[in-house]
Amino acid sequence: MDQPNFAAIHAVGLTRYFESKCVVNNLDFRVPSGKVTALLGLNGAGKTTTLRMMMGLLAPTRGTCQTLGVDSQSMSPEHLSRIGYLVEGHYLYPWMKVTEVARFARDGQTVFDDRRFDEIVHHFGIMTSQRCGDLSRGQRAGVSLAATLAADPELLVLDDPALGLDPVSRRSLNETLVDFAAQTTTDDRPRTVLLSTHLIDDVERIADEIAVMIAGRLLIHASVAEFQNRVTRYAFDVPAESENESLVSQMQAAIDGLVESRMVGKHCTVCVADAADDVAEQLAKLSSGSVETLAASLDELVVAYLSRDRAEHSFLAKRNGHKVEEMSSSSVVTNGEQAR
Ligand SMILES: Nc1ncnc2c1ncn2[C@@H]1O[C@H](COP(=O)(O)OP(=O)(O)OP(=O)(O)O)[C@@H](O)[C@H]1O
Repeated sequence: MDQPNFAAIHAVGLTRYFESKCVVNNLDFRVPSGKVTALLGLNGAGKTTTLRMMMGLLAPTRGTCQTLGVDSQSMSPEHLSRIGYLVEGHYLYPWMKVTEVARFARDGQTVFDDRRFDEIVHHFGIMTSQRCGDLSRGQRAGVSLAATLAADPELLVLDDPALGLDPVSRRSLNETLVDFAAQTTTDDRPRTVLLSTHLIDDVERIADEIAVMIAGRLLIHASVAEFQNRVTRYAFDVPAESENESLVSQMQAAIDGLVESRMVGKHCTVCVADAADDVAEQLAKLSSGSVETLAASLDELVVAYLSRDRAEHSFLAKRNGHKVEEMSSSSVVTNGEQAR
């Protein structure tokens, strides 16, 4: 049995260049066993490249990654059979019937649960007699997911699985993932899910933890609840006579942990991480008015980070009392996990 704090994936200094461009930059990342972790980031942030290195499909330029305790670059077929990896796009042979997909997927797997395959396929409203070429994008996602989950993976890695799916297919996908992650494997190991996505609303429903990549670096890794608890939004009206730009500069100088400030006309909202007790007071002084503390959704908070105007602020590094010169994941992912 695994230790409770085992990291299902443990990347250390993972770095990848394409020619002279650094796409993944010195990533330290522990994906905790038994949890659902969502990897977020704008287009081109380096999520797919990271996942491909974790799956042993791409060699890192520097750094290492242990995937289920083995170097990702030297995983045996037996080890790989403990891992399910679903790539973007859900490619299936159009001429295959859904039953043939199951037969094809079963080949070479030590375990293949036909009942699970059928249940998931039905959950997506698909008949097994249908040809893949006749399926919608959401249904193709369902078949791909069914074939992957039927092999009973201990670690499931999904690259943007909800890309282009309608709300009903997305709900089926989310329900299937939550249900799958809640069960242990047939040999009683906890299941781990790592998925990259742009759909932050879904993340709130299915993920225990979020990790945010910006320009190849890991900026945040925290539980969803902790992230929400530690970032606060404030709103206030700016006096007509004050200059927006000068107010923003003053806030940047005065407010420690400022993630983002947005002015729409004379209305300002700001996001602050690990806000000091007197932030509302400071903002009130700067704006010479009253300041409201807002309840913010995960979506609003993550988007604030993704579009933030102070790139040097790193979320959890501050908690540990470190002065952060540039974003670094090394002090971010703690949570007490130990690599096996
Ligand atoms: N094989 C490659 N050769 C050259 N550049 C590449 C290659 N693969 C990816 N890149 C570049 O690396 C950067 C990161 O790409 P990646 O696909 O990892 O980002 P992503 O975060 O998954 O993006 P998205 O959310 O759009 O899927 C992009 O600028 C991309 O063009």
